[in-house]
Amino acid sequence: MDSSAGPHGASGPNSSSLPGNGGPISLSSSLPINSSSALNSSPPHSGSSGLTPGAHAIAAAQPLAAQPKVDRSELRKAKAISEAIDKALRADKERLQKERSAKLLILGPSETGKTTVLKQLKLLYGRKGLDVERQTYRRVVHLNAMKAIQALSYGLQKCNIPLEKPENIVHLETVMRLETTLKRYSITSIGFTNPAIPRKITDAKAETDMFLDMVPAIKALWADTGIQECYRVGTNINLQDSAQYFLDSVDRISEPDYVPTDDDILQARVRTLAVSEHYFNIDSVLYKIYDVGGQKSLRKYWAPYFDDVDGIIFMAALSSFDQCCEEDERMNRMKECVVLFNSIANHKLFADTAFILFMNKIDVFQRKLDAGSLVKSHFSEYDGPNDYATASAFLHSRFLQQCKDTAKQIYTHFTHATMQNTK
Ligand SMILES: Nc1nc2c(ncn2[C@@H]2O[C@H](COP(=O)(O)OP(=O)(O)OP(=O)(O)O)[C@@H](O)[C@H]2O)c(=O)[nH]1
Ligand SMILES: [Mg+2]
Repeated sequence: MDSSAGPHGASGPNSSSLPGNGGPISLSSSLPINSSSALNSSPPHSGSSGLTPGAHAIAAAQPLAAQPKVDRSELRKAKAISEAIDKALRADKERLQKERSAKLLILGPSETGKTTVLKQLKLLYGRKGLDVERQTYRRVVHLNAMKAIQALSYGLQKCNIPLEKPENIVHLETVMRLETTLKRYSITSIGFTNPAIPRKITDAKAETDMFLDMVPAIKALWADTGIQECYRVGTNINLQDSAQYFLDSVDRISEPDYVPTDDDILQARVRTLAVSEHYFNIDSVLYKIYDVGGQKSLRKYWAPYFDDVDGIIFMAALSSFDQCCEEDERMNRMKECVVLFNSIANHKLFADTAFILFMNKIDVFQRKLDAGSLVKSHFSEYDGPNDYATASAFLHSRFLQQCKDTAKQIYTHFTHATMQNTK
């Protein structure tokens, strides 16, 4: 996972350093978190008399034989003192826990790579959890491959590109006939359920059988130069970024004993439908990390998590400069992302929150520039050359300009979130 960083420093906005090649992202070094004291350092309490733990301590200090007849006012006083001690102990424990933990939110529009960053963290710090989910990803991979070829098939019509081999029309029809079935098999968040959001019914065996039936059609279509042309020029055909990766791997992923690799998991696309909570212990600090669904209709679920946030990772896809929003075809994706960044960066609850901005999908961005997609066609105010360094700096500045507090630190990383880290 490439990254480069630079604070949007106290000297004013836009002072971030520009894209380059940095090391792997270290959350603990990116955030101002104190890690000097221990978690759960208060001793456990026990007892069944109804007295508070503090009262137990006081009672234990009184020699039994010397206790006079019960004086109710003295008892009340002792109880009040014990409660005060307990309150102080609790506050101290909470303070210690807070010092040793950090709450992070990963925010941003849909498909910017929020869940992918989380998967990277799991690969680095919670591999066990990912291994438990590995088999589930088999279905996701199969669905992703089917959806990719389907999007390209529809894209062919949208872009008015003919098939190279007319005999492939039969495969095109097979793929398109499966549209409603595929919709039914959409997978929602892996490993997390929010009772407020119904999960779609899924059937792993049916999905795999359907995929295996489709393999000949997928292979024939993907080899057709008409489909390849559609892949190259179709920017608004709703194609996931992992399309090529999975379509190139059809032989491997259709093996009977196929088990998804780490790369497959990073590339697999599962739309997040709710807010999911994850825990990571990194350098003795407990990170509570929240991954949210980025679709517009799901942003109403974010607000309840806005209290006591230590840091925000805001994800933007650099490659989205020439795409429109899924929910509104008239809206440019990156412009919509900038508007969202404005509302988050200037939110009153985040006045003292550390901010990390990930300008993600640099690989796709580079590929688009190489293929001739012009930044100027979507941002008319841009008059620089259509190269990576200048164009990415320009797009980055669109974000930094949004911060009303010019002293706010915004640490930027230019990332390729599907690239594996070597720790
Ligand atoms: N090529 C490339 N693909 C990426 C990159 N980052 C993420 N992806 C892919 O983009 C797709 C979407 O990524 P997700 O992490 O699911 O996006 P998200 O922001 O969680 O989306 P929602 O859950 O809908 O909010 C996945 O197929 C990822 O593998 C990247 O840097 N480069
Ligand atoms: Mg997600």
